[in-house]
Amino acid sequence: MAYLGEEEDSESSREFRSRALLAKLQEQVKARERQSVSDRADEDEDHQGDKEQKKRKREEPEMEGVQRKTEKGESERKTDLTDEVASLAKKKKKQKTLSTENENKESDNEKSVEITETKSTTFHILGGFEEKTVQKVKRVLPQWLAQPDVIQRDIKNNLIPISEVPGICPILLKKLQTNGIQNFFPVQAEVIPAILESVSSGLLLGPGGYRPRDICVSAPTGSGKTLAFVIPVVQALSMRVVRDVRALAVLPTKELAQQVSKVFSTYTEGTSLKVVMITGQKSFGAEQTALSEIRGGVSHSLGDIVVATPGRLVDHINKNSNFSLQHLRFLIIDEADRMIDGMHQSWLTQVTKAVYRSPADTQTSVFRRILPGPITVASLSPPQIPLQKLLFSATLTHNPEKLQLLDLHQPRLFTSTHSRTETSTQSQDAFNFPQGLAEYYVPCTLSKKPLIILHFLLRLKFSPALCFTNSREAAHRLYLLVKLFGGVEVAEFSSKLNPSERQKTLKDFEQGKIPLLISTDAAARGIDINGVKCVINYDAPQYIRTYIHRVGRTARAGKAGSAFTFLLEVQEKSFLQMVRDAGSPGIQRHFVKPEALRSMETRYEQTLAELGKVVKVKHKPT
Ligand SMILES: Nc1ncnc2c1ncn2[C@@H]1O[C@H](COP(=O)(O)OP(=O)(O)OP(=O)(O)O)[C@@H](O)[C@H]1O
Repeated sequence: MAYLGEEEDSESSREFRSRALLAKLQEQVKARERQSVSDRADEDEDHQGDKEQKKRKREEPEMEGVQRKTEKGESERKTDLTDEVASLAKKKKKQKTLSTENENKESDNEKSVEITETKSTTFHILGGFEEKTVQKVKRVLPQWLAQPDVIQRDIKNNLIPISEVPGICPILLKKLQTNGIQNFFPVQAEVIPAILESVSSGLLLGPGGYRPRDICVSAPTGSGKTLAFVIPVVQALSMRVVRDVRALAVLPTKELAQQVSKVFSTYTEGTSLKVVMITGQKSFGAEQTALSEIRGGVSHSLGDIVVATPGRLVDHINKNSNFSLQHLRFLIIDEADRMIDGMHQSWLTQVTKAVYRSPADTQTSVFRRILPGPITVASLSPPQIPLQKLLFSATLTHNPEKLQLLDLHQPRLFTSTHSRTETSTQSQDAFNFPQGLAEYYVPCTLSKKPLIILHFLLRLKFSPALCFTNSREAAHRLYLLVKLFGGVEVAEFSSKLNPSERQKTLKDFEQGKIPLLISTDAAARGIDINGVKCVINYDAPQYIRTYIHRVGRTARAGKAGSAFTFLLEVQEKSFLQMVRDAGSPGIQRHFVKPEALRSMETRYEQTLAELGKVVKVKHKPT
């Protein structure tokens, strides 16, 4: 923008511009004075004086200015900085005049300027310092974000028999049935054919010889996104001849990687495809051994599909010379919004480098890969294995600047949040909530929170319940308190536990051995625990995405579930606003009467005293 150049101007040129601006504005003021004199003369001559005409006349000095300016020669205009500055001032003023919201206010301002001007003969008030209401900038999304493929949110009423979704091979259909899947959920029915279509010309070529489009999927928690990529990727890779890493799924945590790895293993079972997980759960050496072996002095991949966490993935790219991504065809980024936020780890740059790293012997090979640029005849010849990115999230950002970080190629978006985001004037993204979710907020005080949890579990039998706190310490304190109170089996889940303890805890909770699991946000995202009836936000989450993922641990796969958020009085307004802005269908008030808690109060007081002793013993210096 030319205007930005001003910052780089020299001191003298700036001074010159200021003087020119001052001169021009003075000239305008004089013109206005002349105009008001002629207006009065006009009024004497012509007594019609209807509102429209007066308004036009008020605008006339500006119009005249424009006319005068157009009469000037082109060369004169180029050199005349005064005009340039004045035209900027005029543009600003014109915007001001056009603003309907401020029309009255502005005319008042103009009047007051005129009054001051007539009173003062020694100086002019130039104006332009008053506060203006600027019209909100409307967000204009790129077409792929503004016009996505829409996915139905209602799972139950939009089930599609698996045999009706085109392109799925009989072996996979059989496996799906064996795993109890007769129907596809809407996201699967839409996304599976789209990914399969991109490999319709084989793994080496995109459709029509072009690079396939990247795919982004934004669908509610528990809507079945995992199978939406597992099925087409497994089917596409089953055509491969030589084993190499052709699919890489990146997830933010070990637990999620394990979960996805398990689904891949289920659907590759009985085929020659192998899944390898690299998350740091095993030693680096053990992962190296699982990834590749040396035969005849040459390294051979032992995995077709690698499921990884970003940190460990980067370690292997940098330190394991036998780990190659040069044949990578699919890069799956699950929990994509979280992975974008974690981009400071630069894992994607490292992956891209590893994919397009060309050792000397591949220079003449058909498998040579160069970082794709604009599509030209030359760039299409010789063809190279395309890398296709598949992004999944329940809270995928619609912020083009953030998505830009992923360097997507002609992306195609599948989403169930279409109507709201397109028309939304809010800066915040709106998301869709699972159909079967009932949201409640519970007004409470700090001291009553533990009692309400006990009331929910012991009296109302809200279990299995997953309860979230905002810190490890809070989770631990609440865990101790509930345990000491007695009457309900409870466990805690946080990064304090080692991976195998975490796994066991989740298993016990899923099997119903523990009706109440108190967790940090370690279990908020992606974790698929069957049968969670109720989510309790003991501490209200700070961010909407955290809320959506937490409450999404219930009401999964089209089932019903409830989410309760404990709110202190000071939190109510802003929290409810945040949830509404995010597109919640409605959060209801659930008030717990003080009488309902009274019978537990004596025992609760005793428990608090016991807890004090336990905590003291724990913190006693040894
Ligand atoms: N077609 C289907 N029929 C029956 N159950 C299904 C089907 N597809 C997925 N599921 C089950 O639905 C549950 C949720 O699926 P999944 O974990 O893939 O959801 P998600 O969309 O990835 O959720 P999140 O955003 O929370 O990670 C899983 O238990 C899965 O086994």
